[in-house]
Amino acid sequence: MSAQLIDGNALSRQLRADVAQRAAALGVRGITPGLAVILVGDNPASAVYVRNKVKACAESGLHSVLERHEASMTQAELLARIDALNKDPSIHGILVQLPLPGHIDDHAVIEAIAPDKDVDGFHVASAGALMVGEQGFKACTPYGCMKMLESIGRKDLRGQHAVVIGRSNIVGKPMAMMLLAANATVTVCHSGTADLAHHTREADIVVAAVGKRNVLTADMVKPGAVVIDVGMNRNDEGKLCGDVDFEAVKHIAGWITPVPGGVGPMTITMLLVNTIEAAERG
Ligand SMILES: Nc1nc(=O)c2c([nH]1)NC[C@@H]1CN(c3ccc(C(=O)N[C@@H](CCC(=O)O)C(=O)O)cc3)C=[N+]21
Repeated sequence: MSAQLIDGNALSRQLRADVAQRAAALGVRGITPGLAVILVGDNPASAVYVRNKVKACAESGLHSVLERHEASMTQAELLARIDALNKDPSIHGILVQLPLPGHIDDHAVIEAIAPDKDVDGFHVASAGALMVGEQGFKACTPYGCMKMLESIGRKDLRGQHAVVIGRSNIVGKPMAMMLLAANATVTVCHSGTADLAHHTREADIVVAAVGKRNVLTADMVKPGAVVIDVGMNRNDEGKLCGDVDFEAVKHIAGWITPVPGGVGPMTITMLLVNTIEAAERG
């Protein structure tokens, strides 16, 4: 292995210590930062993720309220809950776990969250703020990727070519905007890209956010490049793996993020950061 690991667990520990300090400082002023997490239905993966978020809150001194609802909950009922949480002064952040059951329109639900409590950064107001460089909550996964780059000294990306694979609203698109804001030259590749390897081979930084194993293989990586793996997939043995062929790419890349222990914990960390920020803004 020639690449160095970017350890999402270690970086999370550092950043969460800062969150805990800020939570304590708010406590002195009589404010307890509060996150509401809404889970609809019984998707087992969602239940695990949500439990991890609640646990992370507790460890950093944030108050969290987990609301579990039956899969049969109507959209109107969910919107009424969001309205109540929007008005609840003890709640600074609201997260509705995705995916939602098919009869509920994700978009309508996300847009119902007050932008100043949108700690996921999924609201159009948050996406728009990122696009035009105004203050707003940044989507947690790409925000975490930027912190990982910063942690290896890549804060100003002037002169560097970043290739993002994937164009989702929650990762690919905001990732491209954050890289652009950091002065990178950005290429966004997706299912309609003719020759993916042609682009990735030119990249100083590759972010793989497709949700499919082995999207990025060793022959597609420039020696020394930084490889960030956003994927969360299961291999044939049921083991968690990313979008990158880690075992081969680690010999070519200069830096690489593991799965698990990479972007996943950083996503939760940035949720805590956004929540503390929401509470500080008051
Ligand atoms: N409104 C909303 N916001 C989200 O941020 C959101 C969501 N819905 N729906 C689902 C995805 C997925 N997601 C993960 C977060 C952390 C890990 C994580 O911590 N992963 C660990 C491993 C966990 C395991 O072992 O399964 C790791 O990579 O080391 C994974 C996945 C947040 N999501």
